[in-house]
Amino acid sequence: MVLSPVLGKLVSKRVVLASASPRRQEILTNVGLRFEVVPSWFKETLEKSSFAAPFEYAVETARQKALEVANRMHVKHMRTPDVVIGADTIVSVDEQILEKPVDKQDAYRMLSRLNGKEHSVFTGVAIIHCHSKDSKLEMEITDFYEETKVKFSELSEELLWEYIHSGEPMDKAGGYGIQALGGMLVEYVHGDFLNVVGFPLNHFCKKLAELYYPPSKHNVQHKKYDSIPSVDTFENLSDGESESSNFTEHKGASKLDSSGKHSSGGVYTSENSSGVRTGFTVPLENQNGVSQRPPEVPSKILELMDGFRASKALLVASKLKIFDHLKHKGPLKAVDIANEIGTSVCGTERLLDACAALGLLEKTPQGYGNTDSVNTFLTSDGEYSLHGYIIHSNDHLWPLFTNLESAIKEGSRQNHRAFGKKAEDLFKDYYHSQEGKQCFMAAMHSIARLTARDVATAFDLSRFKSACDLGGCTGALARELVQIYPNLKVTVFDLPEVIANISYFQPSGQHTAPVTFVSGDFFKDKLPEADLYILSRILHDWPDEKIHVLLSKISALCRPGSALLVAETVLDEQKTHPSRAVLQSLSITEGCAILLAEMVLDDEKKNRSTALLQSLNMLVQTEGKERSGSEYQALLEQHGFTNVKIRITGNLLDVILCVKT
Ligand SMILES: O=c1[nH]cc([C@@H]2O[C@H](COP(=O)(O)OP(=O)(O)OP(=O)(O)O)[C@@H](O)[C@H]2O)c(=O)[nH]1
Repeated sequence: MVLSPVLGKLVSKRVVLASASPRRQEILTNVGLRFEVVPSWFKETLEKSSFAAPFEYAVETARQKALEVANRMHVKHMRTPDVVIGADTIVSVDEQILEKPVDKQDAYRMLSRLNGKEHSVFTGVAIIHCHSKDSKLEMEITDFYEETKVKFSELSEELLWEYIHSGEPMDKAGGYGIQALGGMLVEYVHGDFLNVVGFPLNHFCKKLAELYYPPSKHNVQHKKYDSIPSVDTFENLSDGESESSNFTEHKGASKLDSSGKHSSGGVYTSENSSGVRTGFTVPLENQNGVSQRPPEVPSKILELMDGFRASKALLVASKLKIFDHLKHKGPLKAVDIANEIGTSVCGTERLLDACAALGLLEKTPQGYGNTDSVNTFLTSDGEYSLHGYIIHSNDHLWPLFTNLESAIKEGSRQNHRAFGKKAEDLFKDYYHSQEGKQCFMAAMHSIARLTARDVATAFDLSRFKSACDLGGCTGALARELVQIYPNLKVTVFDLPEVIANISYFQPSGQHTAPVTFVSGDFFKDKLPEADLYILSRILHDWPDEKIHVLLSKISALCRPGSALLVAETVLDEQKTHPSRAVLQSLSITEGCAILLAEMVLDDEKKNRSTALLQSLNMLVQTEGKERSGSEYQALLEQHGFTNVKIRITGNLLDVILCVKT
């Protein structure tokens, strides 16, 4: 293939497309380029009036998009890419720059401006070559732009509004997509069509050719500043040109440090579509000679700032059962999914693209498909599906968390604000409707399925003959216990409204040793007798006063040698993270035998924030909280439980075993 030597230069490189635009991804995928997509977080807010020409704005925005990604990947992931590609498409008409419309009125304003006239579409592109030297990021940046002229026919108001209502204009520069319905608005196109769609592929390939095969002196036939080889030059390229086949610094590339500053100062050049260099100055210093470049925002902060968007995208995609549809029918195009689930095409496409950018979906020319972990954890029928918990998060926790500020100010749960009703107790709230009950049970079931094995095996429980799982809900932990300890008889004790609904969660087909279900309220009713009591994710729901009621009831039933197993997320003493040192000193001073799972630092940090965010979660919805090892120990010892052992599992739940003496 004529172009393959050029793109072939990128084969062995880690190429990153710093763009969320599905069109750019498709254009580059279609020519066989392999790349990762890391959408840029750069906000397109450069002051337009500070640029002498529209293309300068597009080029600078493309540069900033690519620089942001290169820096973020280097700093955050220590995964320095080899090449980062950024692009920005704008429409220019009557000396105005049009970007993507913010709403339908804005789309109308844009399309009315374009109506019956010729306008220019500019796409600025930045190609950054990155190198990590002594863990510092060094970059060489090449940029260019392409201009295409497009003329719209005279269009009626009715047609414009019909087009706007199709939803197509919303994520497109100038408010139209020439590749789809918008093509019907267009009378002519002069120049590169793909440039209008979002990526000037032809100019990009020429630029790569120039970078990887710089013309030797004897075959330069172009005018002084035009170093772009003509297309037929590609045909003469071969990988045999080893001397010049790697990227070499050339006059079109400027060296940058990791902040994106040019080592040569603030002047850089850019090439227009005919290869003529134009220069302009980026003001780098204010009058006092102090750098005006703002400090770089750490990527962690940006990630947290926008984290709720990613969560909500995941929750909504699950709620709409997008992952289920893709599991059974994928890969599917956005329009097919939208038809299946009855949503807008434009909104669905954006959600799917966001999910692809978040690594949840794979996007190929055939459409969108689930990744393996989505099939395992996010589809509703998977054995270890988190779907139940995700729906609970979307329908209950999200509205509660939006009232976090009030919860912090008032120190109490926010059901009344989130759902407009007086807070009763936690479970009465969840169980007031059949739907609420099933949703909450599904949520608890999904967490129990994922943690049951680690909870059941944290300690050797084979000496016990009977166990009672108080608040054991669907029996997921109970079933794991009877499988691991065949001599153990397990009773699940839970509210009558829970027990009435367990059949939906019983495994079908496979034979498991029986689990007994008994209904009752563990605060009020008589508890079944057992030599091992289990409280999994129960104590964190309640304040100390209520815990004392429950523990004294259990304690009164226990004979010497009976035991209590508690499964919770255990915080360290400073409530920062499960720390080895703290837990080990506890083991000496308090007689706890503590065995710690080996956790890599990253996991430890993740567990730490998960546990502490879970504590906030308890604040917004319950009267309870997450507690530290010594807090649990103190509660348990007050009721005659001793020999408190804590196991940090590395899973969502840690396990505490204590014995009644
Ligand atoms: O005819 C068409 N014209 C333009 C487009 C699409 O419009 C957008 C332009 O927006 P931008 O360059 O800012 O890119 P984004 O989509 O926001 O992605 P980034 O992450 O790169 O900022 C672009 O998607 C074009 O493809 C079109 O589809 N048809």
